Amino acid sequence: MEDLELDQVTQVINYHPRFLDHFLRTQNFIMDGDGPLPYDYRYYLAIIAAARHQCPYLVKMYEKKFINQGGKAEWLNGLDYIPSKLRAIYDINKILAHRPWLLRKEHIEGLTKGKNSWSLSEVVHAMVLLSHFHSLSSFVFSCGLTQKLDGLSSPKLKTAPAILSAAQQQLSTNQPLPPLQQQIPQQPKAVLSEITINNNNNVLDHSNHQLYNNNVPNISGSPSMPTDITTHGATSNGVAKYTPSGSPQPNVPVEALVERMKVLSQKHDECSEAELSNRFKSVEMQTAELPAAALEAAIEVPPIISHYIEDPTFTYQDFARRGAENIPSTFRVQDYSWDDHGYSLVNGLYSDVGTLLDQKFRAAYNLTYFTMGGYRNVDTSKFRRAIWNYIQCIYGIRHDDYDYGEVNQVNKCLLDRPLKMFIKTACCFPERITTKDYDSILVELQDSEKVHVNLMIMEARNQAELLYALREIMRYMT
Ligand SMILES: CC(C)C[C@H](N)C(=O)O
Repeated sequence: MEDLELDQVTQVINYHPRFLDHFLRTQNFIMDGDGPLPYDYRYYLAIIAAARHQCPYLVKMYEKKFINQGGKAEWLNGLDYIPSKLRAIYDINKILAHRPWLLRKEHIEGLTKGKNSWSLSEVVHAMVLLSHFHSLSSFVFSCGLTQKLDGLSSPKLKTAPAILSAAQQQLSTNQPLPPLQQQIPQQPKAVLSEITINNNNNVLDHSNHQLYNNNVPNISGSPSMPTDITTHGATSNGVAKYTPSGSPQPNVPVEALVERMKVLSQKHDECSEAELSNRFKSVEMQTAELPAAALEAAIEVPPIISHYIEDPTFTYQDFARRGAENIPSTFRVQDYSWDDHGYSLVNGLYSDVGTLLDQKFRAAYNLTYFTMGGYRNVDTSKFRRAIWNYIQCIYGIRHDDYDYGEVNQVNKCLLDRPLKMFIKTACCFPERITTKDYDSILVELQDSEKVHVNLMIMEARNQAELLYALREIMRYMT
């Protein structure tokens, strides 16, 4: 059963088999391969990481795995029932998930000193796991994947999200399976019928809603996620408490995007270092104003995972507020980058993982089919780079050689507002993603292309967290 559930995520990622290969290699290694942490710790870290983002889908999946590999059932009663050593890393889980810029070398020092202390290799293993599952929670929500859980979803919602059924169809028909994929068991239809659209902990009556076109794979490019439910934002009395997609915003047509990418790759805007820095700041500032952040309505934590969460009100904070608290807000990649620093530090402390992560990040960053909606032979690198850098900008990370004008400037920008809102919500408040949000972005693109965007969100976010984590480890070591 558990493997089949994992398969739901796997099958959606399998829209992009080249990436899936790297994803599974990494995930299998950090969960089951050689490494400093004991297995029960690894699985428990997956649970508390997913719980930080209120992702019952992953929490339940990893509870089962935790038990299957011999974990003590008592730990599943919550944070008060785990060994003090494991408990001691909770603060790092919380900070990494929501405000990684607050991490200090003192946090690491605190863990590695005294009774029940952690070795540095164990800390690195834990950080790799935590960031993996924070990011995977973003992916699960952004693709609308979840499972039917008692008290969490309407029993009437019993069909698979269209992107999953489309992915399945692709798997079972024309898609030649890569070697790794052949090892994955096919999922019986009965299990698929258990999957529901994620709808947080609100039970709504959807009987009047046409939810989604379950059996037809979407290959025409029209959006196929449910269009007329607002489950995430609605309370049980139907009052919306969170509507990130509030006023309708125009999408930039793909035709215009393709044209903009062409123009951008032909001419280079010569501009000063100060101007580049200003452009970064203005993207950050504008991001802070997007509604995903403005609403800090108390989100009710689903009771079935609340025992894994401490301090639920600690959430993402925008650049504007970070500035007010006098926190040095920009992380400059020229000072600490994955390629030059992070990669070798991880490899040194937890062998082989740096290489696996590196290949996974590259696979996500470079993945392309040279298509965009109905267009073929398009160089999409400008668009993909804009997405990647925008995600990291949300976490205050600046790529010094990048012109953030490509993200923001009027009539030139590659990311329109609905897409920026979606990205920000998926990264920072994934549990609030609505199907409306999914539908409002990139309406001319195929589902596989939207999943591609979601993969980039997952990986760019994963890397952002690791950059902060590893920089502090480096500071602690020197
Ligand atoms: C995210 C997508 C627009 C990516 C595009 N389909 C490509 O092949 O590069």
